[in-house]
Amino acid sequence: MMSIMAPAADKKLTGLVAATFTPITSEGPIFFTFSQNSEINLSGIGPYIDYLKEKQGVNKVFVNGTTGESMSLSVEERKLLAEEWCRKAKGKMDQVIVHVGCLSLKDTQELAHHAAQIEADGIAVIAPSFFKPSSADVLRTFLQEVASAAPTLPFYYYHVPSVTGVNVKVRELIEGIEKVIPSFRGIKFTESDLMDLGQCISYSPPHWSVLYGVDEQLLGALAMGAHGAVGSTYNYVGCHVNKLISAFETGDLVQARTIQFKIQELLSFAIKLGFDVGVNKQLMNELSGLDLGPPRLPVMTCPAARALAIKQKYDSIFPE
Ligand SMILES: CC(=O)N[C@H](C=O)[C@@H](O)[C@H](O)[C@H](O)CO
Ligand SMILES: CC(=O)C(=O)O
Repeated sequence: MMSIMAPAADKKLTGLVAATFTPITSEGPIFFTFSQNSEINLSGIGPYIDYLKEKQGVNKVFVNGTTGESMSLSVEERKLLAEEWCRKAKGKMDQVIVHVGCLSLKDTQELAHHAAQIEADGIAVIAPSFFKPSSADVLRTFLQEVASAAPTLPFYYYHVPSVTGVNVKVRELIEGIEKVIPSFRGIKFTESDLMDLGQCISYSPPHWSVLYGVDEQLLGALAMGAHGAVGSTYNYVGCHVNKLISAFETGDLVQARTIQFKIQELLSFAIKLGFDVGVNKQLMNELSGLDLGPPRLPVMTCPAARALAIKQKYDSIFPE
């Protein structure tokens, strides 16, 4: 059995991290775009890990996040998923980060404690978004309460104001944070504010990681000093973005831009068609050949033609 006290691997999180989709059963009647049956499908996780490793060269995952529809899952479902991701990733993935944020502090603490029990490599937490923290100080206190339920696990704040509506400057939030959260190890920064990003990076001690989450403009964040990236599109453009990062690291900005511009072309095409988690998930099904099923309501199942049109765009941008 796994023990709660097992020391968590505390290696700096860098490079590409795929924010995973949650496999859901696609059985049962589907009327129009409404799935009538929506159960998590744990058997989809093993093949998904093999695909990321072999086809995308991605060895790190961020599970039960936005892309994984965590806020539409029950606490019990999130535990089962996190456990299966950790079990199947053993010996295959370098790191599994489990997002544990919920609207309720109690549920968040329960998931944080569970992540330690299953020996996840770290936890991430979004700001609660129904009752929102009124200031950076309040948010820091909320995060401190969560971290205290899993004090041995590397802890990351997941900044995603477009979804949470919580617009605190991250630089303000992290002021002195290690004094109250000794396990604090960094930020997953999903916002286009490169000024706040830069200030976070310049404030960060060497053992923290600042990971960028707007896939459309990763290169700008790398120039600012981001240590890596967490994103939904790395599920299917990870192999190309690995090349973007290598080109950036060797100083080949022409090549890095060429790849970034291709990704921008793909995503601007997708965004014009309406690019939500449902479309993204169906695009992943089409590109990977995996069957991750439909999303769960209120996210709608993507009409097949829409995902196919984006897949065709992908094939024209990235031929072979
Ligand atoms: C709001 C959101 O979920 N952002 C994702 C990661 O944080 C990104 O990976 C986007 O899905 C991606 O940049 C496409 O817009
Ligand atoms: C992109 C990301 O980090 C998420 O889906 O949570």
